[in-house]
This record gives sequence, C-alpha cells and structure tokens, in this order.
Amino acid sequence: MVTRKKSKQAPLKVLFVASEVEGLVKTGGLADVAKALPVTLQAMGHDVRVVMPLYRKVAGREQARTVLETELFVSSQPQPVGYQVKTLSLETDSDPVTVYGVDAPYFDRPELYAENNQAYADNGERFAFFSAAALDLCDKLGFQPDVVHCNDWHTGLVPFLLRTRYADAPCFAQTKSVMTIHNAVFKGVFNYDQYSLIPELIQQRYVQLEMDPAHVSMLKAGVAYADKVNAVSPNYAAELLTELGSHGMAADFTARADDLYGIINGCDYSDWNPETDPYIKQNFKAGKVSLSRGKKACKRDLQQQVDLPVADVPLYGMVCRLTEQKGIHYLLPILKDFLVNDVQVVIVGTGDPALAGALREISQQYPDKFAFVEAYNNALAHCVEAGADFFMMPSEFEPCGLNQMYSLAYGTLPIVRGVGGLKDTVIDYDQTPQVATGFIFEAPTPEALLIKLQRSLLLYCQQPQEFKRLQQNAMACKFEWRESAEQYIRMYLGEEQGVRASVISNTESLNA
Ligand SMILES: Nc1ncnc2c1ncn2[C@@H]1O[C@H](COP(=O)(O)OP(=O)(O)O[C@H]2O[C@H](CO)[C@@H](O)[C@H](O)[C@H]2O)[C@@H](O)[C@H]1O
Repeated sequence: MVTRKKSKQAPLKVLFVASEVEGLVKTGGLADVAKALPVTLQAMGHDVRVVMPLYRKVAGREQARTVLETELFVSSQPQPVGYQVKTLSLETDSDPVTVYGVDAPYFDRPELYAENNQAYADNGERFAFFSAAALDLCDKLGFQPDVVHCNDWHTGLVPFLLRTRYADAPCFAQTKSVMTIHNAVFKGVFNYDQYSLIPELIQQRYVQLEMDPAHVSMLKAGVAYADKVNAVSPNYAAELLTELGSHGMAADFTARADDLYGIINGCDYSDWNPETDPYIKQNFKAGKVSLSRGKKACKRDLQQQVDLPVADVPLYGMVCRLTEQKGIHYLLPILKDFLVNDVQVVIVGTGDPALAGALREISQQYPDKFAFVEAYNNALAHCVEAGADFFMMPSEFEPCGLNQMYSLAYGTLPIVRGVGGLKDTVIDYDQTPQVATGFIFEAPTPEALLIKLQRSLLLYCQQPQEFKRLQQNAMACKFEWRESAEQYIRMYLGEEQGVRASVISNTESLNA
C-alpha cells in the first residue's frame, strides 16, 4: 500500500489517531489498543506519533509541554479555531512514544463523550474538529507520515480529508490511511449542522456517507475513504460483511472487501501478567502450587474488597461497560436462578442506569452471593481477573474483546458467547476438551448462558483436576502484540490480500 520505494525493513512513519489512550485517559478497550499498538510498533523500530484530544481528564495534562500554538483555518468559516498542541508520552522499554494532545475548548469538559449517560450535543463538531486538527498539526509540525492510522468513528473524517482537503498537499503526498474498526455499532451519525468545519462534506453531497438526507456517518466516511480497513479480529471482519454483524453497514464493508482485514488484538502482558501485577494480593504463575496458592489469596482478597463472605466457593467475575453489547440482558433474567447454587458472582461496571439499577436490586437481595460494584476501577478489574475462577463475557457482539485474554492469562476460565473475537480466542470445553481454554455458548438467549454457567460449575465441583488442566491450557495461550503489529505492518505495506476470499465462505454460513 505504501508506494514509496523502500526496503521492507525501512522504518515507517505512523500517525496513530485515537480518541483515548490507556495510561492517559480511558473509557474502554480502544484505549488499550491505542497504547499497546503504537508502543509495539515503535519498539519494532518505526517512528510512531499518537494524536488524541487533550481532555481535562488526561493524566499529566498540567505538565505537558506546548509545541504548537496555532489556528485551524477553514475556507468557509469567518473565524479560525485556535488550538494548542501539547506533548505527552507513553513510556516504553526504549524510546517513549510521543503523544500530541490537541488542546481546545471543545475538550475542556469533565468527561470525554457524555455526562450522566447523555452524549454531548456537539460531539459531531468536536470530533470533526479533532480529525481536521490531527492533519493540520502534522503538516505544521513537519511530520510526514507514511501511514495515518485512524480508529473508530471519532477519526472517520481523517481519510476523507486526506482525499479532499489534502489531496494535493506535499506533506501527505506519500501518505496512505488505515481505518481500524473497534466497534461498528457506533457510527458517529450527525446532522449536517455539525460539519461546518468540514465544508468539503457540505459543498458536494456524498450520498453514500449519509444515513438519511440530513445525517452523515463519520464511520462510513472512514470506511469509504481509507486505503485499508481492518476489524480487530478475523471473525468480526467476517461478521462485518453480514447485515446483522455489521450493524447495518454490510454494503459499506462489502464494497471494501478487497481491502478489508481482520487482525486480532494482542494482550498487553506488561499490564496484565499475574507474575508481576502490582494490583493483586499475591503474584502467581502457571506452576501448580503457585497457581493454587496465588488464586486462593487473590480470591479471598477480592471477596473482602467487594464485601462477600470469605469462602471457598466458585467465583464468577465480570468487568465491563454496562451496555447491551456486553450481554447483561442475557445474564439478568437468569442470574437469580444461578445464584441458587453455592456460588458467588462479582460484576464491576458502569453505564446504562437501567441495567445498573437491575443489578443493584439483585445484589441487595443476595448480599452473600452477588456483589455489584458500580464503578470504573482499574485496580479492582485486575483483582477480579486474578481472584475469580470464571470470567463471564456473554456479549451480544464483540469485535475482539480484551478481558477474555486477560482472564486466560490469570487462569480464570472465560465463559463467552461465540461471536467476534471471542470465537477467535477461546476454545470451548464441550467441543474440543483436550485443548479447551473455556466455555462457549452460541444462542443469544439467557437459557443458553445458564446452561454453560451450570456446565462450568459442574466441572469446577466434580472434576477439579480437569478444571486445573483447563487453567493450564488457558495460561499457556499467548496473544502477543508483536504478532498483531507485524500483521499491521504487512497491511500497511500492502503485502497481504484483503480477506474477501476467506470471508465469503464464512459469510454464507453467517447469513444462513
Ligand atoms: N468498570 C470498569 N472498571 C475497570 N476497567 C473497566 C471497566 N469497564 C471496562 N473496563 C476495561 O475496559 C476494557 C474493555 O475492553 P473490551 O475490549 O472488553 O471492550 P470495549 O467494548 O470497551 O472495546 C471495543 O474495542 C476493543 C479494542 O479493540 C475491542 O476488544 C472490543 O471488542 C470493542 O467492543 C478492558 O481493559 C476492561 O478491563
């Protein structure tokens, strides 16, 4: 894809554009990837710069150094928009990765995207500005990227601007763009009123980017105009070609099937490693004694932290944003049935107030068996991964999923629905017991989930040696970022074909 003549090993200049970055500010899995992938690419010798909005919440914001004080000129606007670029960094084992924080009034708010579960009304304008500023600052700072790597709807206008506003700009003459889909359910759909900073989108009508005559989707713009598009797992790439799995964008993805890839996320083992994790009560490794002692101490600690009785009972954990995506609506109808057993369940999450309310009510009815912690708490998330025996991810859909990888690393068997990246990363006990690492259910129903929960409980109680064998299988799994990053490089360089051929056969069965 990168056409400039260079050897395969020549370092690439990559501008990684993301709306959140782990270590600086995070609301979900996008941030994990926006840290780990740039850090890995840089460690492989590439020159990577990350650009993100400098929200009020960004860690280290006060100490950030201003490297650019400028204005974004827009041809149709009487007044330019002033902004500053401040540098932060992501620590690595070698050279830190430079992060450009875009500081503008648009981002000087208490939250990133929403307050009280209500999205900011001008999110379209905010992220249209961010997308335009990401390219504007690159030009002004003299960074000429080989690849501009965009992530999700917030950055979808970047590929569009490269093909329009910057079509003849010397700074981007050699630049290609990539659009990574972490979650296609969020399409970034906004009224034309919000695109005043992108006159290119208004002067000429782009019907294929519209949801209706009044609304344009930023994600559609990214998918249509990026040189390459990838989903964060091969199976999600296949699902994106189906009406159901693409959340209504099958035509957009099918049109790009030659340039569509599926690259599984890695797991950042520098953050998620039971041998070194600073948040957990006792570090442990896969060896039998270490594992059983470590898990026992971590379980006890978790029980104490969430006010459950300290007891030697199977413990089921879950950490997630409270949305329908995560399958809370499959769990809620059967949770009380499951709690009839001698088990404990811990859920840590924030989000939809109705789902939170329903969980809170059950926790009040079953205080000895079910703890619901309505919080975003990274330290507690680590303690759940370490202290639980099973980790639940009954997702309605899951582009990749990171928590199942974390739980595998901690010997906490994942119980997942067979969708997206969950299917690519977990091996079901009932299908292939010898190499199994967890449990998979297929039907999108509470009953199907309950059957697998009961199944896992039987294994734990009646076949403890078999349970331990699965723990060893799980802990032997490795999802190295280095391997994923190598696939990204091959995609950047155009060394691999898109997934159309392999995806089509899958798609037939998905559509059946
Ligand atoms: N209450 C809480 N307290 C502490 N930590 C919490 C938390 N709620 C969530 N987290 C953390 O946020 C991250 C969630 O990552 P996921 O990949 O599971 O989901 P998400 O849907 O946000 O990401 C989207 O992007 C990622 C990255 O590509 C895809 O893996 C995924 O399928 C897609 O939906 C994990 O690191 C988790 O520990």
